[in-house]
Amino acid sequence: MDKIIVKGGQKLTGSVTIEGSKNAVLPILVASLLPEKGKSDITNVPELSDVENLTSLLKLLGAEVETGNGMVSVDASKGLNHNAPYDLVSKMRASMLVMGPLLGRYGKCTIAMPGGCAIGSRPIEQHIKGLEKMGASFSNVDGNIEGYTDGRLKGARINLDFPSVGATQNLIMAASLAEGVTRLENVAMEPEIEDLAKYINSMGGNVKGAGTSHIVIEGVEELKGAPHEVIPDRIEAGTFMIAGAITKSEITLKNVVLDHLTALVSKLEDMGVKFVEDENEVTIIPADNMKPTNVKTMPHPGFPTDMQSQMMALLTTVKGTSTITETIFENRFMHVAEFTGMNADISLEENTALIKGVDNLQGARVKATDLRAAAALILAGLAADGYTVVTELRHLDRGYVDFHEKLSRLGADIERVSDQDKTKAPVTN
Ligand SMILES: CC(=O)N[C@H]1[C@@H](OP(=O)(O)OP(=O)(O)OC[C@H]2O[C@@H](n3ccc(=O)[nH]c3=O)[C@H](O)[C@@H]2O)O[C@H](CO)[C@@H](O)[C@@H]1O
Ligand SMILES: C=C(OP(=O)(O)O)C(=O)O
Repeated sequence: MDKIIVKGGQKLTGSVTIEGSKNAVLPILVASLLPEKGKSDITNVPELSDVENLTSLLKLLGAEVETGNGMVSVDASKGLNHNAPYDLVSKMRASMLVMGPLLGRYGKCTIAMPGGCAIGSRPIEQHIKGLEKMGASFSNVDGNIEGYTDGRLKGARINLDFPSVGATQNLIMAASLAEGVTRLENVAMEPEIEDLAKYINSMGGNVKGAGTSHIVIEGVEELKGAPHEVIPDRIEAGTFMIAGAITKSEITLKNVVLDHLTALVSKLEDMGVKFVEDENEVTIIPADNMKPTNVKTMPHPGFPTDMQSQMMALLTTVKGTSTITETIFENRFMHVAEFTGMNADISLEENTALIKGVDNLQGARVKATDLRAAAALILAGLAADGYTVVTELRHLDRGYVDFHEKLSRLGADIERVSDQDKTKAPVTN
């Protein structure tokens, strides 16, 4: 098992290039199953374990997939089977999104139940209810969800109970091949939804309003594969913004869309951090005495839950009392116990964390409890006294490309070692 060892206290300097977005590329790769003709060359694809797992699923479903140099080419024109098995679905929730394309194209799908994930129970009733409105029926057979529709799905008017990102994506994909017009209300407005709609439209689809709470999709009979460049990863960018702020270092991020990060940027500005924007680059100018703040996670354009743990890492070092309220996932505070082990002062009251900034975090052995917590603990390690050892890196690898190498190139004292590597001396604080 690998671990990352960080020695805190180094200043960072220089620039880092942000990868293509994990949360945009996963639904886009799933949507590449929609066209009956042509292939899609998807570029700016990050090399992540989630992408590898998803391409394995696409291949298993019968698509021809080639990968290399930041590009994934998918050709689903030779036909697909419609069975997504447990071993792949259980690794990644985004596999649930194949329901929409398979039902849209073939009128049937069999998908293993995804199972609960550590950050919350993550049900999918919004996906199912929406697809039912479009004419699909579902049954649960031996732990699999089987979906079926007689003929094409039919356009429908659907109002989500909550602006679920995954449900919005699933329904857009299904509606793209449905008969007639689908009107989706109270949908997610994340930039990743806009990117999906842009790709579907470039394949000949007709999706209007993505990025707002009301999306109208006019179904077409057929889509044709098309090239698409994935948007930059706003969560990776946000994570490096916090790396600059927590180490009080000026660093530049390249390949960033600042408009996708307004909630985080404005919170950091309130705290005293400054940003200098230049085309698709941004330089973070840290503040010596940051102010505490209050954060509440919300659907986009609110503060992203995927930045909650990284923000918590920063707030543990900011003098005064801050709060973070998590409203999206009911169990996304598992990292609190790990931060506490690093001398952070955090108390929990229901879904709110009360954080009192300490003078010094202490390096400790900690374990990544989910993807963003992995990054957040490494960020805390950059600011802590002594060594921090972070384990359970399979979470980190789902969403960050070469995270320790990028930090190391910025000047952090950080390395990734395998337990098997006996040449490395044990770490003592
Ligand atoms: C691959 C991907 O893009 N993942 C992102 C996506 O996940 P994902 O698409 O799973 O997130 P959703 O927006 O669907 O879920 C948000 C909340 O709604 C609940 N819910 C969702 C669907 C449903 O049918 N019923 C229901 O109750 C979930 O349990 C959760 O509490 O959006 C989340 C919220 O911004 C991000 O944290 C994830 O990084
Ligand atoms: C929660 C996340 O992803 P997923 O929905 O793939 O688990 C995330 O990217 O932080």
